[in-house]
Amino acid sequence: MADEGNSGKGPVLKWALLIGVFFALLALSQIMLHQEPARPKSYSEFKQLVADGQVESVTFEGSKVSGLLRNGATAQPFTSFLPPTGDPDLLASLERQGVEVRSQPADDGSSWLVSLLPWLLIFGFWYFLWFRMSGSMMGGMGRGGVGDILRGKTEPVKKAAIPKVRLSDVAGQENAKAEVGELLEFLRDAERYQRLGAEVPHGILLQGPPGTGKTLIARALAGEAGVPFFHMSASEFIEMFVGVGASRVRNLFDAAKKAQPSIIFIDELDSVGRVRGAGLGGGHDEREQTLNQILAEMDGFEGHEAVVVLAATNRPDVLDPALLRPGRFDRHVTLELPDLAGREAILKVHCRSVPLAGDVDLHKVATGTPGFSGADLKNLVNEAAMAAARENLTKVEARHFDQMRDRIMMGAVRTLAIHEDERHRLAVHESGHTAVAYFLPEADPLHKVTIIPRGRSLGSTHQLPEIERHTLPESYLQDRLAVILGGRAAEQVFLGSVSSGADEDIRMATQIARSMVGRWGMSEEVGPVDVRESESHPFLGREMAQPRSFSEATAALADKAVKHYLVDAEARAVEVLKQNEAKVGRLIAELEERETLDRNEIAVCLGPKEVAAGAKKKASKPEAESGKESG
Ligand SMILES: Nc1ncnc2c1ncn2[C@@H]1O[C@H](COP(=O)(O)OP(=O)(O)OP(=O)(O)O)[C@@H](O)[C@H]1O
Ligand SMILES: [Zn+2]
Repeated sequence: MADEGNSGKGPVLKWALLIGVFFALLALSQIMLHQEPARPKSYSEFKQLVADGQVESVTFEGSKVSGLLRNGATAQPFTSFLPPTGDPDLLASLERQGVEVRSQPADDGSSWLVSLLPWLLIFGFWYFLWFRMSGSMMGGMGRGGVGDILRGKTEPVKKAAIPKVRLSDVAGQENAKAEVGELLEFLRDAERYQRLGAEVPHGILLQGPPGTGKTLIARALAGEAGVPFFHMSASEFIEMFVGVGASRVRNLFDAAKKAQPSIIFIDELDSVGRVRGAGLGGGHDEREQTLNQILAEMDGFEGHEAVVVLAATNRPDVLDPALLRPGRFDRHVTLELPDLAGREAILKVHCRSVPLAGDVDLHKVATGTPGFSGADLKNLVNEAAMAAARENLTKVEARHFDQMRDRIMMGAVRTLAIHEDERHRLAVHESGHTAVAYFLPEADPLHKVTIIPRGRSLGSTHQLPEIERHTLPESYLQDRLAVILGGRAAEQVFLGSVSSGADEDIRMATQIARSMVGRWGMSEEVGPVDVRESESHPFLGREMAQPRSFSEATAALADKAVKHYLVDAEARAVEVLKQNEAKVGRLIAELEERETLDRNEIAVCLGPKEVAAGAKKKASKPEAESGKESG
């Protein structure tokens, strides 16, 4: 429905409609302009008419008098003006004659606007018409103007150009590249396939977290194959009027079929592709229509069109199953957050045109950016280049990468008035994390420690994992817990009390301990039993509610085991700190004074690493990446 624009009723009807609307507007303006050809009367004439009982009603507006005359059956409008002195007798005589009297505030000039309104309407209409025509002259490909929107024909075709990106610009993501690359031959020489009657998959779903290069890989496929790339973000479909989304989809597919071989890319498929009927309240009609249209278009392929539809989503779990059926988006390609090697490769791609100083080691930058997506890394390179440019340098240096990494990870430096006592506690807390990390053998190496507030945290201790870990041994996790709880432990040892500053530390430590017990079967009490309470979503990191499948007794046992890990870790942290009290005291003083200490400065304060006696625990298991412990 609501889609005359595209149907074949022909231009005659459309023009008739437009001309009709124009005349209606013209007539309206006539009425508004000439509705009251009021005759001005002199004041004495007016008074006479009142005296003769010919006036039916009057309205006073400043010195202006207007009203209606009795004139047989029809009332006739008139206007007049009061004399500058006014007329004290007028009201009395009006009342005598039973004339209806109204009064209004003096004319404020708005009547001038009112009389202009019809002309504005006419002008607006012509403007609208003109825009619409220039839109259609460009074959509906250009920016279409208001008319196109109303007709549901807003340019669907944002970029039908052949992209310049190549698959070699996509770093890492080898699996995805290989899968998508299978279509290259087909797009390059569709006829060969068509001659043999081969049916090539039309729909590929790219799924993965934001910024992992879904759009990039789709563009690169088009660029590599040398075919036009039709890009559309699904969320755009539904922001307009009812029916527009569906017709945009149709136009997009039509244009792509005309230009075949070609690629259609639908970004954010989940915004229209959610399970139908699952919307809350109104407003999902448009979405469903759009979704239905996509399904219809996918079904409409006869198998031989050289059009490949790629869609991207980071919520594959919410998609309507109809979208995933054979013949639609039945091939799924998953893009992951890049690992260490992937990050280094991505950094290299984006540093191709950035002059780097000799001290920049991209491998090291990659090591320090666990969890960064391709988009984050691109952003990092750009920010570092901007920082160097601000300093008027010709090359980007390692410290720029460092600075910007911190900013991206932790947020911008915050100016925050911190009281001296609080600052001291902060230095103690961070020194605690740092010292425990320094002395415990399996903790990740330190990068730096700071008490400069950033983002949400007041201070932070940064560690850089030396290796990319895919499985986490129990002993490593135990050291990690001790490091995380080391801040609180230091407050206890050096200040004799704890504070709310360990809030995030406790949350993080508890989460790790829960996983150790509930997912990885590391505790002896519970054993190799799955007792996780909830499952975190693979992409969203969101906890999904799940029915519990174990007994209260097991739950209690698990709670006890979790607590055991935490208490044990804190005790070890306290022990390490007490053993090295003097050294840690030096670190605290130094940190308080200098605010930020790097790895070497930390080593100077803490002296040689002798393995602490408190570094004893049990033995081993699975996965994650570690970054920093924040204060
Ligand atoms: N593997 C990669 N190699 C090189 N650059 C990458 C890679 N992944 C992401 N990028 C960079 O990040 C930018 C953003 O990525 P892109 O828009 O393709 O991500 P996306 O997965 O589509 O994200 P979203 O889900 O947010 O739409 C790209 O333009 C590219 O410059
Ligand atoms: Zn902390």
